[in-house]
Amino acid sequence: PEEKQFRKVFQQLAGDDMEVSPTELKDILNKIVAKHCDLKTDGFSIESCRSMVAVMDGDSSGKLGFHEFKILWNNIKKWQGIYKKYDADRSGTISVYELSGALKAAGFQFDDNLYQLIVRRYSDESGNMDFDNYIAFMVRLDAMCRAFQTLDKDRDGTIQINIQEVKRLHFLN
Ligand SMILES: O=C(O)[C@@H](S)Cc1ccc(I)cc1
Ligand SMILES: [Ca+2]
Ligand SMILES: [Ca+2]
Ligand SMILES: [Ca+2]
Repeated sequence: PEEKQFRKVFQQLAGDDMEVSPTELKDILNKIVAKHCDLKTDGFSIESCRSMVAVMDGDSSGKLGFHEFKILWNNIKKWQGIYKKYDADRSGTISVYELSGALKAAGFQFDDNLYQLIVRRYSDESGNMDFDNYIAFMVRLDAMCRAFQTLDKDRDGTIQINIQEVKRLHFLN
């Protein structure tokens, strides 16, 4: 039932090529986020949607097929729940003080000086991260962690990586 419903939504969204392009992703995300007054955003940009498609595009089709989209969608639903839960002051954004709790809840640990870098890269001058920036960050963070796990075959927490793989990771973002 749930899957059937979801497939119908996907079909509407994907159009006749049955794949979701960055533009189609941008349109659906902005349409839905507009209905959530507790998720502040200046809008998902085409650039961040291109980046999200690139990291989720397992078969390099340049767009998101049903399964690629489903994984992204479920992740966004999970991460929006965390965003709302940790937006303690209901500002609609995640402040420096709310960020560590939200990231821990999403399964990511950072030492303090790294939080400074994250805030500088994804938050505004008052240190507040809006929803689209948060999602763009979580998608990339999750992709990097998955890439690391794939490369860390013996799961000893270290990886051997050559320049080709570095390029792939870099350009995949
Ligand atoms: O599915 C929904 O509309 C809610 S429950 C979760 C959600 C909220 C915001 C976005 I953008 C995407 C999904
Ligand atoms: Ca694809
Ligand atoms: Ca807040
Ligand atoms: Ca933004």
